[in-house]
Order: sequence, then C-alpha cells, then structure tokens
Amino acid sequence: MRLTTAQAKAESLIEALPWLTRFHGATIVIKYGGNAMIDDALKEGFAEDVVFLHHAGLRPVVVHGGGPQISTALDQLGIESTFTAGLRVTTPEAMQVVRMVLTGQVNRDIVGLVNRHGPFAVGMSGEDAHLFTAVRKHALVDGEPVDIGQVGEIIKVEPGAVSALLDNGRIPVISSVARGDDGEIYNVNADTAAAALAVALQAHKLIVLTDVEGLYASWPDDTDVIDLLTADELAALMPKLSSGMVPKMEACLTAVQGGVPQAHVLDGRVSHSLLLEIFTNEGIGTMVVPS
Ligand SMILES: Nc1ncnc2c1ncn2[C@@H]1O[C@H](COP(=O)(O)OP(=O)(O)O)[C@@H](O)[C@H]1O
Ligand SMILES: CC(=O)N[C@@H](CCC(=O)OP(=O)(O)O)C(=O)O
Repeated sequence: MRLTTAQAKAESLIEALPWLTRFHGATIVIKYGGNAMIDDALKEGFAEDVVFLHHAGLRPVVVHGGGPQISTALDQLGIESTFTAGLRVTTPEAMQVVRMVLTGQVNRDIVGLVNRHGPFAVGMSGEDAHLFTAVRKHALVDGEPVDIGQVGEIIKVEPGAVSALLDNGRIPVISSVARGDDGEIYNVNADTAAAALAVALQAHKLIVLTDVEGLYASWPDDTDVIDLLTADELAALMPKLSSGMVPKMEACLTAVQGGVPQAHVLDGRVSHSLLLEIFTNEGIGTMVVPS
C-alpha cells in the first residue's frame, strides 16, 4: 500500500517514539565545531535541533569550538598561527584573540540563534564558575614534549553551574576556554572540553559534529564510514589516526571510558543530523560504545 505524504510524516513521528521514551530526561553533550558552522541555514537548523531536543524532554548542552573563525581573526590582525599535533600554538597575544572569538563572537552567535525560539540558551565560558580548570599542556612530537604556549589540559571540571542551568530549563552554551589556578587562561581543544564535560555530567551521550560523515576506515584512501566501534577497537585504531580526527576520537574514547554509554561523530553539514541520529532507527555517523 502506498503511503500518502501525511501518513509518511506520521510514520516518521512514530519511529521517534521509542527514542523519545528512552532519552526522556537524558543529558546530551553536543560538540559543535567551526567546520560544521559553514552557512547560515545549517546554523539555524542546528539551533532548531537543539530547541527540539529541549522540547522533547532531553537536556542538551552545547560545547563549541570555532577554529576557522579564530584563524580568520588572527589572519586579519596579522598574527601568525600554526598547529602542532593538531593543537594551535597559542602565544599570549593569540590567546586574547581566541578568547574574544570563542566567548565574544561564536558563543554569542549560537546563543542568539537558539534564543530566537525562546529564552533557553545561556552562554558561558569554560572559565565561568570554575567550570574548566586547566594546566599548561605540551604537545608530543616524536615522543618529545614541545611547548605550544597557552594550550590547556583540563584537570578539573566543576559542572555545578551547568547542572543548575539544566535544572532551570535552560540550554547551556559553553566556549572551550579554561582558567588555571596559576591565574592564566588557556585555549582548550573543543572536542576535549566536550568530553570532559560529558564525563563530569555523566551524560547519556556525547555527540561531536564535524565536516565528514564519520570516522573513515582508512582516510583519505577509503571513505567507508565505520558505523560502530567498541572502546577497545577504537583504542587499537588511535595510533593510525591523523589530524583533526585524533582529538575527536580521543574525546569519544575518554567519554565512553569515563562512563558515558554512547559517543558519536556525525556530519554537521547534513541538515538536522542531530535529530536523525537521536530519533531514527538507523542513526548516522560513527558510534563508540563500551567494550
Ligand atoms: N579517519 C578519518 N576519518 C574522517 N576524517 C578524517 C580522518 N582522518 C583525518 N580526517 C580529517 O579530519 C577532519 C575533521 O577534523 P577538523 O577539521 O578538526 O574538524 P572540526 O573543525 O569539526 O573540529 C576531516 O575533515 C578530515 O579531513
Ligand atoms: C588548542 C586548540 O587547538 N584550540 C582550538 C579551540 C577551538 C576549537 O577546538 O575549534 P574547532 O572545534 O572548530 O576545531 C583552536 O584554537 O582552534
């Protein structure tokens, strides 16, 4: 029997029923990366998805990056910027720009888009209420530690302010800047920050949005997406991964090993990818589960 358009829509809604039941009240940490913020329609779609999750009874938390936006700002200011082992070498001068772009620009943009739908989003820096405390991190190059400036490694998460916002029916939107007990501020990779928060909140899911379909089996030669991996399988694969996928898959591993039952890498260029992952039977992207 052919379904009418209206019946097909009803079928889609009903397909979501078991997932709505399962995830009611669940905390979902979503990492929104700079490369998934490519155009206004996608950004608006992302904001709609987050508000949809909120109305569906989930507790979404957004942790965002903004790497391309930071690079553009540094370029415009004539400040040179390089990456070592996937992390931005961050001089004190660059750190001011990182903080300005992440907390002052990208954070405001996301909060503004979500709040078109109601008084939901509250923007925070990872510096606020001691959310992220970091120490200076060194990159490892050929096994040797290399100084990369004010890049932080999170050593403590105090999620109380985030939990209070969630309990108050808000959607926290958090930039990946951290404070140090030494009085410094630190630039933290946003995938890493999202994983640390997912563990501290004991979230039900970590979802990392990026600009590829998921983890490719053997990038760039083989672009078959690996749809499911256990933590042990991922740990064995880690040494073979390169560039931007390293912090993303490390984040998934940290989250799952830290008690988060599911971590996903999804294509943020696909409109409404968050809803497709959470509310459809197939899901999309790569999912990491405990071994
Ligand atoms: N095995 C892999 N599977 C998928 N992408 C990979 C893989 N290895 C490296 N990459 C690269 O990692 C990039 C994603 O990382 P990145 O550019 O840092 O994203 P974001 O800004 O979303 O954090 C992809 O666009 C791709 O070029
Ligand atoms: C230390 C480090 O590299 N920090 C990142 C923080 C932003 C980020 O992670 O943004 P995406 O998620 O868009 O890549 C940076 O300066 O680019």
